[in-house]
Amino acid sequence: MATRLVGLVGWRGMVGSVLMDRMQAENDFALIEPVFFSTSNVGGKAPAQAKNETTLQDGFNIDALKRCDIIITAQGGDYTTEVYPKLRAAGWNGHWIDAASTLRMKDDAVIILDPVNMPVIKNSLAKGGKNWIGGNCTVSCMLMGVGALYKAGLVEWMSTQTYQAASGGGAQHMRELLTQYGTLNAEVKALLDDPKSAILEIDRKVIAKQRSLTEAETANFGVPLGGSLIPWIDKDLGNGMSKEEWKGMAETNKIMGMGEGFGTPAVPVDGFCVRVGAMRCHSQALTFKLKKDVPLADIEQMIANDNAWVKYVPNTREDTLRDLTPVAVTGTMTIPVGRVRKLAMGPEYLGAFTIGDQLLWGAAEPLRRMLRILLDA
Ligand SMILES: NC(=O)C1=CN([C@@H]2O[C@H](COP(=O)(O)OP(=O)(O)OC[C@H]3O[C@@H](n4cnc5c(N)ncnc54)[C@H](OP(=O)(O)O)[C@@H]3O)[C@@H](O)[C@H]2O)C=CC1
Ligand SMILES: N[C@@H](CC(=O)OP(=O)(O)O)C(=O)O
Repeated sequence: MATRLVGLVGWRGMVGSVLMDRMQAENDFALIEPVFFSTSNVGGKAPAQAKNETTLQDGFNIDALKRCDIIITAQGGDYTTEVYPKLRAAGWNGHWIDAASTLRMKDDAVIILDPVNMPVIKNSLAKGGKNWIGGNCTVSCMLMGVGALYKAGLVEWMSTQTYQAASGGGAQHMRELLTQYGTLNAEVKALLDDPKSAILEIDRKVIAKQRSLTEAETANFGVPLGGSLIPWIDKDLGNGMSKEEWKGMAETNKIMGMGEGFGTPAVPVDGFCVRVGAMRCHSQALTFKLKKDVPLADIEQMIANDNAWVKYVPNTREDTLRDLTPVAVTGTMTIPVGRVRKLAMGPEYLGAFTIGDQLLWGAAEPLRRMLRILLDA
């Protein structure tokens, strides 16, 4: 088969850069003829991975996009909204792989997370599916960790309490968080340097500074995040739920091929999504009501053996501190699952804690793996 022309849009953004790194590391470029697109530097020089197509093409030029067999975009939802319908209307019949949420819940789109839902992907491929959309980062990281329990049909319901990193908002949010940390540190540096200074004096100065941060210093998050947290992520749906919380149930069920559209009852998933001052790892505490009492040792085996990236962390203080923190996980493909134990509510109630790098499994990795699936098909 001729080498496939693969258009890359959004390759220099934060998600796109992680995607490029992973594609490079896995030698994906050897298998494709990449065409790099830009929305700001048309005609500029394509990155080093370019082969024959060394000039940046216009990301809004439908004719240029139409040449591609496959398009991978991490350019964002506004771009998808503007370009995707025009491209299909122009008769393009290629594969669209997208990090943005825009098309996720469309009937003709599959949410891609192949270590978890390969059967759903294969089924759609066999029926001529062309739209492959990366899942919400929180949901994807969660299912990479505990998908085994869903695959086994054991989950009656699940509640999530998330601890989501600044990177989920984008690069500017990460910068804002670090700037706030720096501002707070500078405010009390002299007192910190003096071991005899009063901690309550330090605390008073920190809260006064947090409360007086300027609009510019909180432009992205809206309120201080450094030394605080924000229990609301994404839009207000007007029914007491944030959109990030809504995605938990909607996307988990769609990824697993359950619920409306699949002819099976949906598994209820609900909880609270909270932004914390971590950089790029989303963490979450999970409470499961299982359909039956399964011995803990069996649950451990199921989770540990589910895929090559999940890492079962024994429920000890030492193991938890070493392996189950955002600092330990950042930049790795590992999805640790720990703190697994039966809860006081009864033998069907299970607790677990899991973490994932939201730019890797949460965004970039499922996209490049879908490319490989298409190239192998
Ligand atoms: N951030 C996240 O955690 C997640 C994001 N996503 C999706 O991915 C999309 C992209 O997110 P993200 O990568 O964070 O967005 P970025 O803002 O980092 O990048 C998006 C685009 O902005 C343009 N851009 C403008 N200035 C710069 C600059 N200084 N450096 C790099 N790029 C620049 C680039 O387009 P050009 O080269 O054409 O100028 C780039 O492709 C999101 O909108 C979302 O839909 C999905 C999952 C998680
Ligand atoms: N909403 C996520 C990031 C994200 O991009 O989500 P989605 O892909 O569902 O829009 C967060 O803020 O942590």
